Amino acid sequence: MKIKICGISRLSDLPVLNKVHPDFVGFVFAPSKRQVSLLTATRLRSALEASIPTVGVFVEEDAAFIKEAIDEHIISYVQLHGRYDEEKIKTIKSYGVPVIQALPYTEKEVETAADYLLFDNLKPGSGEAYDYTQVSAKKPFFLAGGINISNIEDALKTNAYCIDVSSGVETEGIKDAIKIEEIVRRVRQ
Ligand SMILES: O=C(O)c1ccccc1NCC(=O)[C@H](O)[C@H](O)COP(=O)(O)O
Repeated sequence: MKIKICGISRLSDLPVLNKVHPDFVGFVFAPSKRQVSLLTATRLRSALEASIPTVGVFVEEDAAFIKEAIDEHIISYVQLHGRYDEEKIKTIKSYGVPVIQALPYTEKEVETAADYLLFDNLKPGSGEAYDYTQVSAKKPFFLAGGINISNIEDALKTNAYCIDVSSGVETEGIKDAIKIEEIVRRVRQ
């Protein structure tokens, strides 16, 4: 199973990421305590090892803004939260990147042009856990929402393509290098 570390916003988080090499790193462009600007994300992308793919996280963002982040080579995957919009998914795919459609875990798998689904908490990025074992889908999916080292075993029992962690690798709202290293190693055991 793969692992994505989401909500990276500080250059000081990069040494541990370059060391443990998660499968994906996420930048949140939506309003959030983890929100980054295009300029900050450009700096983070430059300091991150080139072979680690970056995911841009957006909530009902204009396609033009998303295209800018792709064209500037800041992100190579697009994660869409909020209202489901098939036309927008097709438009973003035409920019040449895979699209991840986020859904609340309470929803059933949808027919979608997106390449991946992402099942999340009702409040994305809140760190609140739920029963991961009830989630399954035919399409490859990311599993997100309150995953941490204490409940990772349940997440690993699912058929998720990738585990997605943000709050669970933070201490007092700041990314914690020890927690990042610990959870990446556990997923790869
Ligand atoms: O992380 C945020 O603050 C956020 C805000 C708005 C939309 C999406 C957001 N995060 C998306 C993610 O991929 C998170 O990593 C995922 O929801 C898991 O978060 P957590 O429950 O904190 O582990």
